Amino acid sequence: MSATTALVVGDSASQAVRSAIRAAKACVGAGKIDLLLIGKGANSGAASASKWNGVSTVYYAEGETPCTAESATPVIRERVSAKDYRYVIATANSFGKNVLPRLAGVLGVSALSDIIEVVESNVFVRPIYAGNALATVKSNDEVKVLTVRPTAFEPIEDSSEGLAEIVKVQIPADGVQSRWLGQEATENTRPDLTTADVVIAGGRGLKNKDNFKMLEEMADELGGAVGATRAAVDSGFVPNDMQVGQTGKVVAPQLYIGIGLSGAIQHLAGMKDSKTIVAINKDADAPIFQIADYGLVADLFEAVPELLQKIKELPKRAE
Ligand SMILES: Cc1cc2nc3c(=O)[nH]c(=O)nc-3n(C[C@H](O)[C@H](O)[C@H](O)COP(=O)(O)OP(=O)(O)OC[C@H]3O[C@@H](n4cnc5c(N)ncnc54)[C@H](O)[C@@H]3O)c2cc1C
Repeated sequence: MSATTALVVGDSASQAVRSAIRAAKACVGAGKIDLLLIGKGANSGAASASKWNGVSTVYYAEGETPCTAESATPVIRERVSAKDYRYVIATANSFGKNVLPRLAGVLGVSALSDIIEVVESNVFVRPIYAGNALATVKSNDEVKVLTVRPTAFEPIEDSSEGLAEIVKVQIPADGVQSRWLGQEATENTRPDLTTADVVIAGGRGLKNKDNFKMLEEMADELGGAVGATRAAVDSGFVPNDMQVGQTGKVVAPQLYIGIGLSGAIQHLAGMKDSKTIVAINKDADAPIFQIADYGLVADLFEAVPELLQKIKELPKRAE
């Protein structure tokens, strides 16, 4: 059997993929870690990722469009056959959740999703029941196919010891029956919600789309991202890529401020690991106060403008 090696896969050189490299390190110890980036922009992503600590080789498969699960799977499978990796790891984001179950099916192994801890080389922890319980799972598969929660692993830093080798690989043109037609991505100049240090989240209590502007302003003052509850999304206040929770994104920022949201269990599943939780709600019995480090029982339409004013008066943080 070859030395323990891991292939981390992704569609961009993002912070979340840096976290997947950290998870790979926990799996392979001193073993080798390679990275494979697939789809549009993979080439430039590979140049950035070649500076990352602990990455031996960066493979990239440049495409004219972002990849689909169908086009990405043969590229990863070919690498796994060529290099005999013991682990294939991706972030539990839309790329990883889309591609890795298909890869696991093709390799005939189980996909282990949403890993938050590597206990041993074949033992992992993952949340179940919307984060209300943690399952410790053991995998006896030859190749372990894992998606990892980026908030659970510190992003890997840049290396001071030179660049990883960069190697181009091809996306097979044959046998792929689906193709990428287009996407309507939301324009966003704020940090990525899943890796932001500060998240300002709003709920149904905001009452309409316009009132979310207060939260956007606060996020911009603090260099953060804006999130929302499903009720706020379903009411049409914000797009659904801002949803935090069991069926939305998982966040664990240094500071989470929840405004006009009750703290339903499905919302908590996506933010309860935040380091400091602040809640503003006019109902003193709202469940969010049970997990908040700081709670303010107040009408948000009075409290938020006042808080925003105070934040603006703070000395600006150095970049
Ligand atoms: C299968 C399933 C999956 C789900 N997934 C998710 C998910 O991923 N994410 C998610 O968020 N939800 C999810 N939900 C929905 C979840 O159960 C709740 O319905 C939702 O989180 C409630 O959103 P909310 O807190 O904004 O609304 P509400 O529960 O209606 O709370 C609004 C809060 O605003 C406060 N408020 C109102 N006016 C003011 C004011 N002027 N000042 C201050 N406070 C005010 C109220 O006191 C209240 O506490 C899911 C549900 C199901 C069944």
